[in-house]
Amino acid sequence: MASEIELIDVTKRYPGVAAPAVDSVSMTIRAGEIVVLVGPSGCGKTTTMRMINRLIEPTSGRITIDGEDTLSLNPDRLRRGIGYAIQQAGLFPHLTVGQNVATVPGLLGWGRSRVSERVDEMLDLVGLDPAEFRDRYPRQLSGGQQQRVGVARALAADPPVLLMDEPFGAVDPITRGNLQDELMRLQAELRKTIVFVTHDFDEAVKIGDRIAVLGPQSRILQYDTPEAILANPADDTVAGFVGAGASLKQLRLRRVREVELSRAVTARVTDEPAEVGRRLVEAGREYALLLDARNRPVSWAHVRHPGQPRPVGDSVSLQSTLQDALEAMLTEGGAAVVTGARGEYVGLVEMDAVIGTVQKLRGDHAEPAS
Ligand SMILES: Nc1ncnc2c1ncn2[C@@H]1O[C@H](COP(=O)(O)OP(=O)(O)OP(=O)(O)O)[C@@H](O)[C@H]1O
Repeated sequence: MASEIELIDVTKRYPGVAAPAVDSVSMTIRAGEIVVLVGPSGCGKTTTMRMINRLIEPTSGRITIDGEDTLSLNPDRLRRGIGYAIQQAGLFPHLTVGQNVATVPGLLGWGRSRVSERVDEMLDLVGLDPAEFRDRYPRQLSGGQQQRVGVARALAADPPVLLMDEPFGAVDPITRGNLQDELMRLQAELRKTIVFVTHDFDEAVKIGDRIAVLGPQSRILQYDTPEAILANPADDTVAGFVGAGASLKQLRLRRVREVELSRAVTARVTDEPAEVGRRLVEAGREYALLLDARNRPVSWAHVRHPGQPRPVGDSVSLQSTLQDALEAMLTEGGAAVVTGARGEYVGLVEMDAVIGTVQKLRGDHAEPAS
């Protein structure tokens, strides 16, 4: 279950501050999408997000969830229907992990056994063994584990909308990457409407279905898919935010299964080297890929010295990103070998396919001729 959120001319003025913190923002957040609000510090991301669950009251404008005006709802009821996860998890330190996760279901009056089942289900969902973690206190967890509990708590009452304010901001880069992967895995299953605030553009590209790049006072500089923003930033400010290496970043968004694979000349590791050499000459190719009896790639044989094959190093799968494929090409010094679920050879990714993909993305998102 997911909901559409609409912001209509939303403005927030803090008392005693002349300029509005958020100035007349309008945007539609589609049901079931992750929308990332990204922008420099102080531009109004948190203020914009918190107006959705009315932790901050808008000064003017309207916010609707599935067409219903949030200002017409009781704020406590509204907040119980919206999951909220923040940096450093914001767990109650004097409550156990289980009690933390049970907070909203408890407020909603769920029965004890239903709550207890739900707590275990949620801990499982975020990769924490309930038996081990349920009765611990937040201080007995690592930062990444606390963050997972924070997500479990936000999801406990199965809200259609989830607000996440820099939820992975306080953990090391590797844990952060894992938490991002897990959020994407969860979302593939749950399909919530998620509004996610970060100042890290790479995080936005990785997890966002759509990114809103915000300028001062939450002015929307560009609101589009990561692909479109990388291929065609709306202006110099957005381009600056995208940063160097936009084309390389695009390669992270594309999978090997999306490009046309090329075919290697193949032979068995047991084939006579001279025969392999002859086949290469006939095919006008330099290298043959030698496969074992189960079709798994083993080594590369060169046309001039087929008897001294070089082992295949990195290979990639159909699910790998084109960035992984490029990395494999650079280490292998040529095409990247693609293997299937059982490690069998399925094809090659060559440089031309990678270049072609980036060019196509540029073309797809080019400004229409005026
Ligand atoms: N309670 C408040 N009273 C007055 N001004 C505030 C208040 N809260 C925030 N502001 C101001 O409103 C602006 C937007 O703040 P907000 O926290 O929404 O930005 P942000 O983009 O989330 O920043 P960051 O990335 O640093 O968290 C800032 O200039 C901030 O100083």
